[in-house]
Amino acid sequence: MNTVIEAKNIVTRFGNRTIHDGVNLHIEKNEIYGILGESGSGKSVLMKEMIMLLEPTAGEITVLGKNLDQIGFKDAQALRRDWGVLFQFGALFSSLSVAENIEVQLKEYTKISKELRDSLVASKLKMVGLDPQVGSLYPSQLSGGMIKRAALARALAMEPKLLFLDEPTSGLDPIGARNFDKLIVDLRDLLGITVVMITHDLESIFGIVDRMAILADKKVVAEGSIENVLQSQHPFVEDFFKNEYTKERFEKVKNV
Ligand SMILES: Nc1ncnc2c1ncn2[C@@H]1O[C@H](COP(=O)(O)OP(=O)(O)OP(=O)(O)O)[C@@H](O)[C@H]1O
Repeated sequence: MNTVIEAKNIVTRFGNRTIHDGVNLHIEKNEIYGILGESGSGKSVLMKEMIMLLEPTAGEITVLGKNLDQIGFKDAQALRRDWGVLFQFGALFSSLSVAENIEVQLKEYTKISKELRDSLVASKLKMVGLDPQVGSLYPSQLSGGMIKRAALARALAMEPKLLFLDEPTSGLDPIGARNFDKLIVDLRDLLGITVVMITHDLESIFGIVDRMAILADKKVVAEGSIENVLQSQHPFVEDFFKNEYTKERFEKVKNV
């Protein structure tokens, strides 16, 4: 076992509202880890805490062996280069071409030549299944699926060890969503990265997620493989996995 992220007793408060009250989870190297929970359960806040965009009120998060609570400036900068993030809706810079979007971090963090940057951009585009010509287009000229892929190429620019995805398949048509799932698995296998993704997509959950955490009641109420999580009698698990649309699938997994 090789833990790459561990959250211990995370408490998050905004004013007098408590979002997390003792969240615990651990994420292993090379797995695709899902964060599930109903709207407002604090999935995005937790992910933002893992990437140092927010600080928990209490508790400890360790990422790649660094305790974020005690991390110094230099280590924090180094760690930021170790992860790529795909925000919901892609969040590309609209005034930059796709190639310029992918280059942003390369320019910020490295001194590599324009020539090498161009070849890195081309290889990232290829990696996510986009033609090289897409590099010269602007985000407004792309379809929803292409925006996700371009944003993924940007997240991969610094060759991260960790990839954070916030609802990667939302807004995609069913075929586009499954193709995107396949891409995530292929990249994980090819690059040996660990993927943390917030998702509501049952196909992704049953199809590509190795382990997951269910956030409810301000805590992780179930963690593990789909088989483990389905053992839980928590109302969220019951509603989410054992409703009329998912029951058949649930029964199949249960009977394996
Ligand atoms: N910076 C902030 N300041 C104050 N409240 C916040 C802040 N960020 C998030 N919240 C609140 O924390 C709660 C959890 O938000 P979060 O975005 O993590 O939910 P979520 O589980 O990701 O939901 P969804 O599935 O709808 O995206 C919400 O009630 C939100 O309003």
